[in-house]
Amino acid sequence: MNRESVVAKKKFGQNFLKDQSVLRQIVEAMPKNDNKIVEIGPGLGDLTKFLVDVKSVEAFEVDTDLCKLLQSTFKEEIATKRLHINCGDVLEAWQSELVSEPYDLVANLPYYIATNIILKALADPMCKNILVMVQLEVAEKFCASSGEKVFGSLGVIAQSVGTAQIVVKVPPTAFDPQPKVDSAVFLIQKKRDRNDKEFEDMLRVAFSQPRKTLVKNLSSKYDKKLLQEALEELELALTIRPHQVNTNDYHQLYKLTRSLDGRKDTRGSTK
Ligand SMILES: C[S@@+](CC[C@H](N)C(=O)[O-])C[C@H]1O[C@@H](n2cnc3c(N)ncnc32)[C@H](O)[C@@H]1O
Repeated sequence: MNRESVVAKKKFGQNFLKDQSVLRQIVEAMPKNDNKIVEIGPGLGDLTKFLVDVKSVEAFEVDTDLCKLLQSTFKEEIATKRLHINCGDVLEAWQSELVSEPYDLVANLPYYIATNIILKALADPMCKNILVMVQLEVAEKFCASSGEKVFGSLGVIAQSVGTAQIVVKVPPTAFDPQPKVDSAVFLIQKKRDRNDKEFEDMLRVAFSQPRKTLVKNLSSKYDKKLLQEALEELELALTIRPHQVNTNDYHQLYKLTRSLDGRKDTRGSTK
């Protein structure tokens, strides 16, 4: 098989990035450090070509046809250990750490599992930075600030582990075949790992009905009166909507709700 005869497989989210200027912008946005690069879904190897020029790359590709093609395209880089290709589903290979040394994830991700991959990378202690192309809507959620309509649990999680910013927005014409949606490359620079499941459970409830008030949403999990006391302590209006609360206040609220939980139990036992 040669690259001209490859037919993109929809089931693997194959939209190959053809625009050379976007490929260059991805490489230019890479944080300068000694970390290894992990690329998920190298596809035809267009981004890989740029990456192996800069650093050594560990790649994960699910499509066995593309794996064979990559193995013949990158014979030399594989022989000199500049590139290692793992053939198979990255999600199956991913235990708590995807590789055993510090790495930056750089990829044009398959959109059908992009959010899942990013959340796993945020929790992976070996992953230090994430520079990925995803659907624009998803990038905007991770990079949103409080007050913006799209600010939700993904934005709070990203801000809790580090900083997130859009690098470049990319139109469908940059790909072959063209996706139906706009895309964007964005960068998360991690300062710590995502590791607080209970905090994220609270966020899920807080944003369960984004147009309702925060109190209304959280009262399905916490005593409403105690919740109101917590909001007053944080000087947050009782009418505040979930997207209007900032990340720091979500962490404060989480601490308070945990202590409130104790008080709720105490109140309950005296009834
Ligand atoms: C959007 S394409 C990007 C291809 C290439 N990096 C580019 O920029 O042109 C996504 C790639 O991810 C691969 N892929 C999809 N699901 C995967 C999975 N579960 N594990 C590893 N690779 C996967 C696809 O086969 C495809 O090569």
